[in-house]
Amino acid sequence: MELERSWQRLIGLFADRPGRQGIIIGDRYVIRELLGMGSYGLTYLCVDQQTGREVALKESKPSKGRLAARLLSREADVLQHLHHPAIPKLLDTFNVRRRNYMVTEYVRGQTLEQLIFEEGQQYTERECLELACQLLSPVAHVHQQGFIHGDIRIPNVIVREGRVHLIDFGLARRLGEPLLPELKRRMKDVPELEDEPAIPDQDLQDIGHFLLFMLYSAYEPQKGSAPASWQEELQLTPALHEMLERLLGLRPGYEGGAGELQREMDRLRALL
Ligand SMILES: Nc1ncnc2c1ncn2[C@@H]1O[C@H](COP(=O)(O)OP(=O)(O)OP(=O)(O)O)[C@@H](O)[C@H]1O
Repeated sequence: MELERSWQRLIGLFADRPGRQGIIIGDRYVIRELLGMGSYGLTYLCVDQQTGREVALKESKPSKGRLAARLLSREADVLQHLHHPAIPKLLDTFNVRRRNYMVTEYVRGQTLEQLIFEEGQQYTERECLELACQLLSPVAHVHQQGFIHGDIRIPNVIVREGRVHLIDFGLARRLGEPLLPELKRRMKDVPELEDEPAIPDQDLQDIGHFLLFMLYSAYEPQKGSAPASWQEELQLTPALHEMLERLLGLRPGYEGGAGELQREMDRLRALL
């Protein structure tokens, strides 16, 4: 049994080996570099030979077969409904030898994860609110179109010239839709809430966690101090503290959804 599993892993590694620079996919997209390899897909930076433009090309992972192909076409289906300057446009979909491909605009920038953990960026309360407020514009659009993003986290937000862009719609679903078993498997930890039919509040709660991550970028622990709660460690302006508690479900939330939250953030930014 163990031998069979190791053998399957080896075959998987071979099947999923990334395409090399210069290889042409779908008779049109020339690989420049591999951007990342997730559980179900490989993402490349490519140049579109027809337009000369840089694009992001996502390929379903061959070792994950039909499931990966299905998840990628779900993601493309969602993107097809979205038209917002802070969300990469869907440009093309095709399949070659049982692999699905999805092509979107490429956003040349850095994810907030890279900015914080690789560049050592630190964000003030005001800057955190500014970025979160920007992020609420594409999030509100996703909700208006009848979906939730379902995975708002710092690696899925790219900053280019001070403007944020929301990527990775692999866990997006229609409002009211329960989490598909295959999506559940894609998630490492499924909080209980995620078992519920999709509601906008799930994205707002993620924005609460997103804000906490951003605020912690500037946190310097005192020497020898024991770890404490964020409420104790971060020493936030009271109105921001309250906003976070509302987002994280520790107080009544924002019934008016992303729009109400955006107005509240704007008001708060003016005070800081
Ligand atoms: N449109 C884009 N523009 C620029 N970079 C992108 C774009 N889409 C994806 N990337 C980058 O490609 C990498 C993988 O992308 P993505 O998160 O969509 O793939 P994934 O397979 O869902 O990954 P994971 O399982 O880690 O979430 C990430 O580093 C991301 O920053």
